[in-house]
Amino acid sequence: MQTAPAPVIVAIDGPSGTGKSSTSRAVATALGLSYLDTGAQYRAITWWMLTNDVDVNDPAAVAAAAHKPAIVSGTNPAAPGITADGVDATGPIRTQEVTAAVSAVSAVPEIRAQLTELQRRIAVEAETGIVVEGRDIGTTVLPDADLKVFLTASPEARAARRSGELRGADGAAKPDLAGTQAALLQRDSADSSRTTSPLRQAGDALEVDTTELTLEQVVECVVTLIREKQQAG
Ligand SMILES: Nc1ncnc2c1ncn2[C@@H]1O[C@H](COP(=O)(O)OP(=O)(O)OP(=O)(O)O)[C@@H](O)[C@H]1O
Ligand SMILES: Nc1ccn([C@@H]2O[C@H](COP(=O)(O)O)[C@@H](O)[C@H]2O)c(=O)n1
Repeated sequence: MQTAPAPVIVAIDGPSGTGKSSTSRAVATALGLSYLDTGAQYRAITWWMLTNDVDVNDPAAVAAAAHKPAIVSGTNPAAPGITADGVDATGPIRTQEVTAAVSAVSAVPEIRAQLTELQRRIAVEAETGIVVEGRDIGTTVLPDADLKVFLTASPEARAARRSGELRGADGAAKPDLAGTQAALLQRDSADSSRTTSPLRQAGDALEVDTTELTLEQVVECVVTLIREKQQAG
């Protein structure tokens, strides 16, 4: 009798705009795995704070409200929605207002403790395995992941990708590339310099520089790495 393969846990981390979400979703789809966007969870809790008049620049106020919203994440890579207190936040979490506030909220230790516990629970429950993406998955959330990948790309490439995305979203004129790049780097700097669980490459993570790669090439590379790990046992 054939036994089912053990669930595989994949951690994908990296700075903003390096392709974590696109790659993780495509890899999960290709291999029939679940998918978890932890950035969406930090965005959802930030959106809830903004909507409920919590001062996101007051760490004590954010900490006091950390346990209040119930965050529920979809793990289907084809449609990974998210709700905060039962309200669909999938669209609102992508606004500029949330993007500008999320690093301050995610730096608060009580917020990180809350979401880290939730992320571990979701990963354990994934029947066939899961691809989890974020900033501290390989270092803190899932240090025993079967495979850890750290995606990078030049700031220029990341800004160009993002500005194309922003233009496509609302049909507006091409946004200022320099401004987009500065905003990306500012968020990376805040995420890398916080005290609790900063953005960092795990010692045993494989770095994949995506600057000169198409999305398809990155996906193929990660799928190959996972298959190699599975074959190695
Ligand atoms: N290798 C690639 N080549 C070209 N474009 C890419 C590549 N990877 C991702 N993209 C595009 O770059 C943009 C950003 O990708 P994505 O949202 O997956 O990055 P991210 O690392 O998850 O970003 P963030 O951390 O800010 O959420 C998207 O428009 C995506 O389609
Ligand atoms: N594991 C994580 C994931 C995300 N964050 C914070 O959320 C912000 C938004 O993430 P996106 O991937 O949706 O851009 C990010 O800038 C971090 O502040 C985190 O701290 N840890």
